[in-house]
Amino acid sequence: MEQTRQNPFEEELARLEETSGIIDAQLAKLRSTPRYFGQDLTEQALDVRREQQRHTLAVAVNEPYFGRLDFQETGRTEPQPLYIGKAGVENPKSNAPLVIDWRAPIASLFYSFTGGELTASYESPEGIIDGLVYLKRNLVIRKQMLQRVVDTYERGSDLLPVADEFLLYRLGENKDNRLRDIVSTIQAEQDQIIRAAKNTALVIQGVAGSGKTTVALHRLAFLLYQYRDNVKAENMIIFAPNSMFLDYISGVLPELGVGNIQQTTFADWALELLEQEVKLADPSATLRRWFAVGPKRPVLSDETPGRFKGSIGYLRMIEAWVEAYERTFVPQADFEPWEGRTLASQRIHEWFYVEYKHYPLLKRRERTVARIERWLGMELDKIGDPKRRKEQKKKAGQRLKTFLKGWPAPTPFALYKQMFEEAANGGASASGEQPLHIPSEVIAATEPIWKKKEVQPEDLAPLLLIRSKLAGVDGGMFDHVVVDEAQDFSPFQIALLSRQTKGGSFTILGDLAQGIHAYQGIWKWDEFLGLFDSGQSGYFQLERSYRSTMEIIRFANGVLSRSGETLPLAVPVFRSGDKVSVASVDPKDRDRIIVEEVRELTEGSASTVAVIGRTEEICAGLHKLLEASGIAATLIDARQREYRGGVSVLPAYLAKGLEFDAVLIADADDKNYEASALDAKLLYVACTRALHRLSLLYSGEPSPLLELDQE
Ligand SMILES: Nc1ncnc2c1ncn2[C@@H]1O[C@H](COP(=O)(O)OP(=O)(O)OP(=O)(O)O)[C@@H](O)[C@H]1O
Repeated sequence: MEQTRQNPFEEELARLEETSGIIDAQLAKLRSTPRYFGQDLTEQALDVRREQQRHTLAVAVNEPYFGRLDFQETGRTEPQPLYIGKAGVENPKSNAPLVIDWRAPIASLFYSFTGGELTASYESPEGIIDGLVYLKRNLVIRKQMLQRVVDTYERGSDLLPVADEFLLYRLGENKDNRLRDIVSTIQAEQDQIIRAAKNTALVIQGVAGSGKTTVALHRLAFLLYQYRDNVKAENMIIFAPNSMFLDYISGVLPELGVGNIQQTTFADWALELLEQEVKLADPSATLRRWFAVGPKRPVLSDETPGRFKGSIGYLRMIEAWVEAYERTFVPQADFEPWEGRTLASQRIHEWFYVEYKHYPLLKRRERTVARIERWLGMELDKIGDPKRRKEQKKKAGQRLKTFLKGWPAPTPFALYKQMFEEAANGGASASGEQPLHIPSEVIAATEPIWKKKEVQPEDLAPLLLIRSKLAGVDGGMFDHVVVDEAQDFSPFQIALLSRQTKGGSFTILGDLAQGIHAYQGIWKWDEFLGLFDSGQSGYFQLERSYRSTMEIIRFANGVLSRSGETLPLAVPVFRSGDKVSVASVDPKDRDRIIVEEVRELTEGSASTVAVIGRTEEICAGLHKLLEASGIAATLIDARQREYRGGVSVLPAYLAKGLEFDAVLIADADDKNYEASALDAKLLYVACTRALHRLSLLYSGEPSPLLELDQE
């Protein structure tokens, strides 16, 4: 157990004892009160409130707070100590706040104040409040035991502020298989994003390890607190790159006391809305194609299928086509239930195009058909002779069936295919007005896959767009949408989501330097920013990297600067560790050395280790090698749904978003990692997964992206 000074520690011990006593007593009382299941509405409301309190106190009981700020508001005579915790707790006797929720306006001072004698201020619902900070203190409490007290600021003290000491202590810890909350050490630049106003589309460029994922999750918790009357957890959604990543981040929101937020991938979400009408083609083929080693790799352009189908141009093309399709959707023929009686097509058109024009296509069709049936019913009623009526009814039923055969209700995939085929066959649209053009590269990559009723990821947003035209938007409107690893999203996807999001409330985060899926993602943030009104969007940059040691960040920046592109480089926090090791190995010793290194790491201090290979095949070989040497390891491929921690073997392109205490990059030679932008980004991703230790091995010539002689 460590402490900076004796007195503060004793002072905090006494305070903790008092607070814990109050929370324990409150919780015991609540737990002994039975749940109410009766019909009385007042009692029901009280029961809900008690449940919420039970939940809040259960979060607070073990670690009631992590920070203290002594603040003297202007006009007051003395500073008030404010204790900041994950959940707000009141003293039931005085109703005074015992612990302040980290999301409360006043708690923002704890994060934004970084020292100095000047006036500090925060924004409260009543306006700006200012005053002086006298003390800022970090506390570590585990299971109601005070473990550490660190003062990062004391007014008038000649001690130098140690603002980063507590952060560095936190960053130096090992990580297990879950991302954790950072409420006690949120940095000022992160806090600004977390607390940004709701109805804004925030686009955040953050370097590797700058806390993007973590910040996004904390922002959701903040929005739920700050806008509790307007937003609901069930109406918030997080899009992440894959199921394994979702598993990895799944602990943070519950740690913050937040539940029920949908966490999904765009593909899973889309396939569900499409009611599994299509299947996704196996992603490994695409990954193998784009991450092939050497000259086999395809050339990237705006006509690359993923880029083309993700563009706003394609979205407009589809919309124009559907509009034209809509104009010819209703049959031109009159409906004649029997000789001598006709329902003019003009009337049918009027119902469809005028009366029901606010409904989506299929709903309009449904209503119009119901209207025809009603008309038919009335016409039949006019026939006095029951026998004749019966005959005419039978005949009319059959004729209606035939009439509707000429008016089919298409599925999203059927309509999408129809559009695509028309465009592929020369560009005439449904109405013949809108010339369409689909590049031959896109046609060649599409047709063989669709034949199997499979689609590529870039077809999902177009399918959803068509579905919304046919059946409307369902699944409700979102209160807020988070898109993580957004550099891999397309403008089409974001535009589609924005139509389903109230107030354009988005948090879009990513890193262009990690844009390894550039065949489907964006190349610059303007591609997204251009989708929103400038007054409704904001752009932030996070430059400091918290994950890795200084040595690792400097090394990774070196790789990136040899990419041939100008990409945002990371600024490390001042956390020093081992030198990055780059070693040449004789091919015949490669396997033995890899096994020895992994063994040394697992027997040492690393809880999580990644062995990163260039391709899935290489990884399969590495995995076999480790298992044969008695080292338990998980081989991660594109289908992996769970992140288990321990030793993982994986290709760099699947490592995105994850982190490991130690990373070993095998085969970092000039064949696997050429002096190209894609290889530089891949290697950068691989290097920046390491928290504490990074080593690279190569045989033959080293990759030209590596710096061999670091000081
Ligand atoms: N303020 C902070 N205090 C403590 N730890 C932090 C802070 N900010 C980030 N971290 C830690 O840094 C690591 C990286 O965070 P996170 O994964 O959210 O970053 P990222 O920007 O999404 O990274 P990447 O783009 O490389 O996947 C995590 O271990 C996180 O807990």
